[in-house]
Amino acid sequence: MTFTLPSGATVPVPGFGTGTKWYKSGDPSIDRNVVDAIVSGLKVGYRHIDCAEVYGTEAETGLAIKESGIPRDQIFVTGKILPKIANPRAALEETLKLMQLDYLDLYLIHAPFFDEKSHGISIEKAWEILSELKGEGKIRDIGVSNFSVADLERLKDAKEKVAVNQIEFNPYLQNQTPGIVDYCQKKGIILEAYTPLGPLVPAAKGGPLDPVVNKLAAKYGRDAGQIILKWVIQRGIVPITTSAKVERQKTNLDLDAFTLTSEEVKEIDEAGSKKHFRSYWAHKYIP
Ligand SMILES: NC(=O)C1=CN([C@@H]2O[C@H](COP(=O)(O)OP(=O)(O)OC[C@H]3O[C@@H](n4cnc5c(N)ncnc54)[C@H](O)[C@@H]3O)[C@@H](O)[C@H]2O)C=CC1
Ligand SMILES: O=CCc1c[nH]c2ccccc12
Repeated sequence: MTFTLPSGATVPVPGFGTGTKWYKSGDPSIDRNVVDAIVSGLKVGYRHIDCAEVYGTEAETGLAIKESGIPRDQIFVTGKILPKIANPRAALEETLKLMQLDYLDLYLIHAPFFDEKSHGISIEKAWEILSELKGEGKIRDIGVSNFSVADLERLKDAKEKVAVNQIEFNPYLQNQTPGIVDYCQKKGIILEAYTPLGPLVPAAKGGPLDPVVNKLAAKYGRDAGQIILKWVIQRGIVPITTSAKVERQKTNLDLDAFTLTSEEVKEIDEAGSKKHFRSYWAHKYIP
């Protein structure tokens, strides 16, 4: 399955995240462990790095890209803006400087939880400025993250189309907000799934998904993570995972040699629908 953006660029699947485990916002020192983990990810074959201003890992990401020796144009780099949304041009310049890059492949508004009052800018105005930056060639595609249908509707008449909406998505959270997957897929907005392996964390284990995933893992000779990631891809969504462990980096990437049947995809849909599990932003959304 390929995922093509309005610029014509293809999104490599899965993406390699630099948030969650390594979040160190406000600390400018270089974390060598993070650089090494990203270099390892690139060396085992990831070509899509997901970063954000708020993670504090932009410098590590840039350094890892340099150290990997992989040409810049072979790596798809995503950045995200927030909280420095009041001045998107300055935020992007800082991000590019920290990453030692002259363009981003994808730049996302990290969340819709801001307005004129809280951050000095509206979603519509921020989008207009991101569109200008895209026109100047500093960003290849622009998108959003954590947006609901109502948030996306605010941009429906904008000149630049929303290319991507990155949301939390897993079998226990098939609708981050009501109707979001159908809406994005009908409008041609590429969905990316963060925390796709949420059902495997101890807080979510023991639910109705486990027997289905374990059965399919045995059938295909794969692990539970691979089954869930393949399900995400077959639902037409780009998964993004994070791991410092080279073995897990490899297994999470090794998804091409098997395909779930449409009945198996449905079986995961149905088992997953019996439980709700969300890792992020629970206070912002109705369950
Ligand atoms: N746009 C947004 O608001 C957000 C974006 N992100 C991005 O998405 C990336 C991925 O997010 P994660 O939460 O790290 O997703 P993930 O799905 O890789 O990890 C979720 C949990 O599953 C565990 N795990 C991973 N592989 C496993 C396996 N094979 N078996 C058992 N457990 C496993 C991890 O240790 C982690 O606790 C982040 O690094 C960041 O780049 C993450 C959170 C929010
Ligand atoms: O990407 C991870 C979620 C996250 C953690 N802190 C912030 C601040 C602003 C937007 C998203 C996030």
